[in-house]
Amino acid sequence: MLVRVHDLAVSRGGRRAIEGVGFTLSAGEALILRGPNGIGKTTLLRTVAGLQPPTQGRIEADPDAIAYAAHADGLKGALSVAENLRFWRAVFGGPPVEPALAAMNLIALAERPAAMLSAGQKRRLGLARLLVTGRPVWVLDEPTVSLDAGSVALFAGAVRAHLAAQGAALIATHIDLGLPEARVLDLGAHKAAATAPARAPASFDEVFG
Ligand SMILES: Nc1ncnc2c1ncn2[C@@H]1O[C@H](COP(=O)(O)OP(=O)(O)OP(=O)(O)O)[C@@H](O)[C@H]1O
Repeated sequence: MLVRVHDLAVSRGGRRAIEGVGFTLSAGEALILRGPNGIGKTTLLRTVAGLQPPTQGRIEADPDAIAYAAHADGLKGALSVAENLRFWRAVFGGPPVEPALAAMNLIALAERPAAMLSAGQKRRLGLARLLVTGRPVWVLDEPTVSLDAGSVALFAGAVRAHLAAQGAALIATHIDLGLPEARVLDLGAHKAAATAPARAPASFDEVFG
């Protein structure tokens, strides 16, 4: 078992968003999180990735097993595509960058500074980063935003290869990724009952951060 989540509740801006969430993720498995805007998918993923504490419940996972890819791609604009991947590979100690470049169709763009990439190309580089982390659990927040249909298919192929190599993936998405083997967890059923804020409203910075 790579991830076990038990009776989890998460909060954002001092308000409980979702509660009573439980699931497991084993090697070779993908779980897709669905639910309307604002239900708490991002908050749940951040909590599983260890970026914020749970409000209630338990997460059993090795933090060093998780690679988290969020909305912001976190690219270094002055570095080329290949240099970005080499940088992350050096940080994580994962596999070589060439297969990652190939998997996300980035070979022709390898020497281009990341700052000059289109939105979809940046997203492909952000996803190629997952491959050079060498980490088994991918936690992905809307990974296909800005991707064209061909790139969505590339991404689905990369996820499938990752699962075949005993990896796992937890993915929040609104679109059909073309991964029929993935289980689906609808968070709509876990919306927290409305409660008063647990503390003063979030600061301006937090709301827009
Ligand atoms: N920085 C913040 N400060 C205060 N409240 C926040 C903050 N970020 C998100 N929220 C609120 O927390 C709730 C859960 O947000 P979250 O981003 O987890 O939802 P989501 O399901 O990922 O939505 P989407 O599908 O739009 O990406 C929302 O009601 C949102 O308005």
